Amino acid sequence: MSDKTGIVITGASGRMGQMLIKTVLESDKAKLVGCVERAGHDWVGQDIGVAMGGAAVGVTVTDDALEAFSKAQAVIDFTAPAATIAFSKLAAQARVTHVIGTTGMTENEIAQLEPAARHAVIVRAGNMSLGVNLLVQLTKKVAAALDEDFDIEVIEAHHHHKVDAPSGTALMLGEAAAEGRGVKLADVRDSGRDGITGARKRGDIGFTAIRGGDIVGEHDVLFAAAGERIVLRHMATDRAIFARGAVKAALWGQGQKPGEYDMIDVLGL
Ligand SMILES: NC(=O)C1=CN([C@@H]2O[C@H](COP(=O)(O)OP(=O)(O)OC[C@H]3O[C@@H](n4cnc5c(N)ncnc54)[C@H](O)[C@@H]3O)[C@@H](O)[C@H]2O)C=CC1
Ligand SMILES: O=C(O)C1=N[C@H](C(=O)O)C[C@H](O)C1
Repeated sequence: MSDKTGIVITGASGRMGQMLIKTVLESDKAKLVGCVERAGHDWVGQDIGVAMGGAAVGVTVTDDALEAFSKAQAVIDFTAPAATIAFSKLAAQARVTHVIGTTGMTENEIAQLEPAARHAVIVRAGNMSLGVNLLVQLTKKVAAALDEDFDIEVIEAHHHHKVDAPSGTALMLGEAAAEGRGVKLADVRDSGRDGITGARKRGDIGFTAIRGGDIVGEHDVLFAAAGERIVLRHMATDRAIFARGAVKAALWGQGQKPGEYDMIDVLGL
C-alpha cells in the first residue's frame, strides 16, 4: 500500500486545476485520487489524463464531490467562492484537509468557512507561493518602519480572464501594510479611483488593478514619499509556483488540529 497522501483536485479543467493535477501526478509524496468538476461539464465521466490531452491516468472526473473527498486525505480547491463554501462543508464531513486558493471571497463568505474549520484543517491563502508570502512579511516590516509621509499603493497585474479585483494577493499585501502601520485595512482602503476623486488622503492604502493578456500575476508594493520611493515587487511567470505551495499545504495539513491556517503557518515564515 502506498504511503502517499491522497489528493482530490476541484475545478479540474481550470487553469489552476490542470496545473495542480500535473504537480500532484509528478509528486513523490502525493497521489491523485480524485478530480471534481461542476455538474454538466464536458469533462465529467472522462479520464482526467485523456481530458487534458494525454494518456489515461486512471482517475475519472466526477461531479460527486463528497464521494471523491471520502477517498482522500486532502482537497485542493481553486474554484469560485460559492463552490468553495460548499466544498468546505463536504471536506469537514469527510474530515479531510481543505486547501483553498480561491480568491474574491467577501468577509461574509470567509466567515461561512468557520463551522467547517471546527472539524477539519483549512489552509487558505490568496497566494500560495513562497515568494509572495515572504513579500507579505517584508511589507509588514517596511510599513512598520515608515510613517505616513510614505503613501502606500499596491499595484497588481493579471491576465484578462481574472474576475476579481483587487487580487487576493494584493489584499494580503494591503493587510500586511495595514498591520505594520497598526491600522485596520477597512479604515484606510482606497480602491477603484475614477473621476474627480480629490487628493490622496494621508494614511490611505491604495489599490490599482491592471488586467491584460496572459499575465500570470505581478504585484508591487509602492512606498512613495517626497523625494524618494521604495518598491517591493513579486513577479510570477509560471502557475507551478502556486500549485507547489498548495501541495505543500495539503501535506502539511496532515496531523494538524482542525482550524484555519494560512501559508505563513505552512512555510513557517
Ligand atoms: N491562491 C493562489 O495561489 C492562487 C489563486 N488563484 C485563484 O484560483 C481561482 C481559480 O483560478 P483559475 O484556475 O485561473 O480559474 P478558472 O476559471 O480557469 O478555473 C476555475 C474552475 O473551477 C470550476 N468550478 C467552478 N465552480 C465549480 C463547482 N461548483 N464544482 C466544481 N468545479 C467548479 C470551473 O468549472 C473551472 O474549471 C481564482 O479565484 C483565482 O484567483 C489562482 C492562482 C493562484
Ligand atoms: O487569478 C489568478 O490568476 C491569480 N490569483 C491570485 C490572486 O488573486 O492574487 C494569485 C495569483 O496572483 C494569480
